[in-house]
Amino acid sequence: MAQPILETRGLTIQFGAHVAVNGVDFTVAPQTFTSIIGPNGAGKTTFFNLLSGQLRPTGGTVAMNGRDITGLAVHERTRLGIGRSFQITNVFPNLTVLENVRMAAQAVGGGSFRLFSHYKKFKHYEEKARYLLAKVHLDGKSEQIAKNLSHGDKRKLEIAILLALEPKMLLLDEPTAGMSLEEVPAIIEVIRGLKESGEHTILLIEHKIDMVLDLSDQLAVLFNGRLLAHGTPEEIMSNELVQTAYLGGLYDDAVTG
Ligand SMILES: Nc1ncnc2c1ncn2[C@@H]1O[C@H](COP(=O)(O)OP(=O)(O)OP(=O)(O)O)[C@@H](O)[C@H]1O
Repeated sequence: MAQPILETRGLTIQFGAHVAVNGVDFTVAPQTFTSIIGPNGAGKTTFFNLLSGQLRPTGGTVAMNGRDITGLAVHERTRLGIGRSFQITNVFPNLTVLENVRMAAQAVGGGSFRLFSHYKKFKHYEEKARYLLAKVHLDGKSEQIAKNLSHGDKRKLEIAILLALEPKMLLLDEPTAGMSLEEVPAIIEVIRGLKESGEHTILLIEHKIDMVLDLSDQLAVLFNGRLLAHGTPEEIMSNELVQTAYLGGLYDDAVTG
């Protein structure tokens, strides 16, 4: 395959006696959609934290486009194009939807906007924000105050804010978490749109297996911190080790262990 956009070698993090991510060798090809699945406590969010720089590994490396980024801070990885969403929404509640995204675009573009001479730039960022809001299907709600949005719409807003950072790689951590069932299809369509735009490499942590099978080119299964399997959805669904892990007693060990 082409040079991976992301590669981990022996990636490990230990908290006291507990090894939350254990010797993970993992590669992601550019412009692909990979879902990371596994039982609660398997290490999925911790793995994302190691990719985005929120956590430093106790062993192993992370490389992006062949460059070792293991020692880089979160903001440096963001600049290289790693954009990460969280399980909790992270927006300015008292600003409008448009203002939230415009400020993020502005932050990336740099500069302050106190001077009238910057009006043109301000307009540019506002247009960019409107474009991004259309991508997440929030264009009809740009003037609403963010705190008044439904949970599902807040998630869309969070994705628009993330897109303003112009990420090459999107790390989406359970984007449907806490959503009502009726809200789920809309967020799936937003994510499908991002995939079909061909502009991003996407990593998704998600428990909803239908959604994962629908969207993913590749699945990676984490189990007790180890990468149990990595392949196409068909390969993973017919993988005996995966079936045993999910269906057998190992699952309980993972939850309680
Ligand atoms: N900062 C930390 N200190 C100690 N233990 C931690 C820390 N972060 C995570 N862990 C432990 O690492 C393990 C993996 O947690 P993690 O949140 O990555 O799992 P997960 O697969 O994302 O689970 P879920 O699907 O429930 O979100 C858990 O046992 C957790 O308690």
